[in-house]
Amino acid sequence: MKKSDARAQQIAALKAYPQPQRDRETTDLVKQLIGLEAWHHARTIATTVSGPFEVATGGIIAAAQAAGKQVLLPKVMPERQMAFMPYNGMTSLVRSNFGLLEPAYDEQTVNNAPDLVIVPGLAYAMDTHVRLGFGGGYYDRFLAKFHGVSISLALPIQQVQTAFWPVEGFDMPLQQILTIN
Ligand SMILES: Nc1nc2c(c(=O)[nH]1)N(C=O)[C@@H](CNc1ccc(C(=O)N[C@@H](CCC(=O)O)C(=O)O)cc1)CN2
Ligand SMILES: Nc1ncnc2c1ncn2[C@@H]1O[C@H](COP(=O)(O)OP(=O)(O)OP(=O)(O)O)[C@@H](O)[C@H]1O
Repeated sequence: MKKSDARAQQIAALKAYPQPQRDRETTDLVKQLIGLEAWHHARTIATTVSGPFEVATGGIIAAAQAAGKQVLLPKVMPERQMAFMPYNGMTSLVRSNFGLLEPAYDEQTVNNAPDLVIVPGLAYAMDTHVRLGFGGGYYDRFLAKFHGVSISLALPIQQVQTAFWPVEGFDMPLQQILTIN
């Protein structure tokens, strides 16, 4: 299956996923995340502001803040780069052309070296740890130069044994994928 078709299929499945089940599973995944050594050791955590059908990141942001960790969020930059900016509350976020909420860019506070990055995605292959994203290649570019810990949270419909989309040389495997037991 073409990558674009795989994306469309996953987006449709995520949109159709029942909300109560999604909420329960998201809570479970966040609980797993905050039990990890990597979470405890991380002082700075990069995540995203989730869109309507993505795994909700609100619980991650709240847990990080409650634990005194700095939350970093991506701002999309030219040439498919991301700048990770400290999160200062929902009111400081701006909607991008793509429809995602983003922090404003400030060169004084960019931090592209978080201790832990929570990587968003549409599907994850359990055998090779590759992911299917939205197609911008933002995280592949970022992870190619990243030295910290990378983790994704996968709902059951995002979890596949083997990639059913073409995997390419630039696709960066994740260190860890959390799933519902
Ligand atoms: N919540 C959330 N934030 C995120 C991501 C994500 O997956 N989820 N990203 C994960 O990467 C980055 C943003 N990803 C993006 C991916 C595609 C396009 C985009 O403009 N797509 C165009 C066409 C692309 C093209 O022409 O090649 C479009 O679909 O209209 C924008 C942002 C950073 N923030
Ligand atoms: N390290 C890289 N250097 C240059 N180009 C890259 C790199 N990684 C990915 N790309 C380019 O980005 C494009 C999109 O990649 P891909 O389809 O894997 O995105 P994705 O992982 O689904 O998206 P995202 O990471 O934004 O969620 C590809 O066409 C590829 O050419």
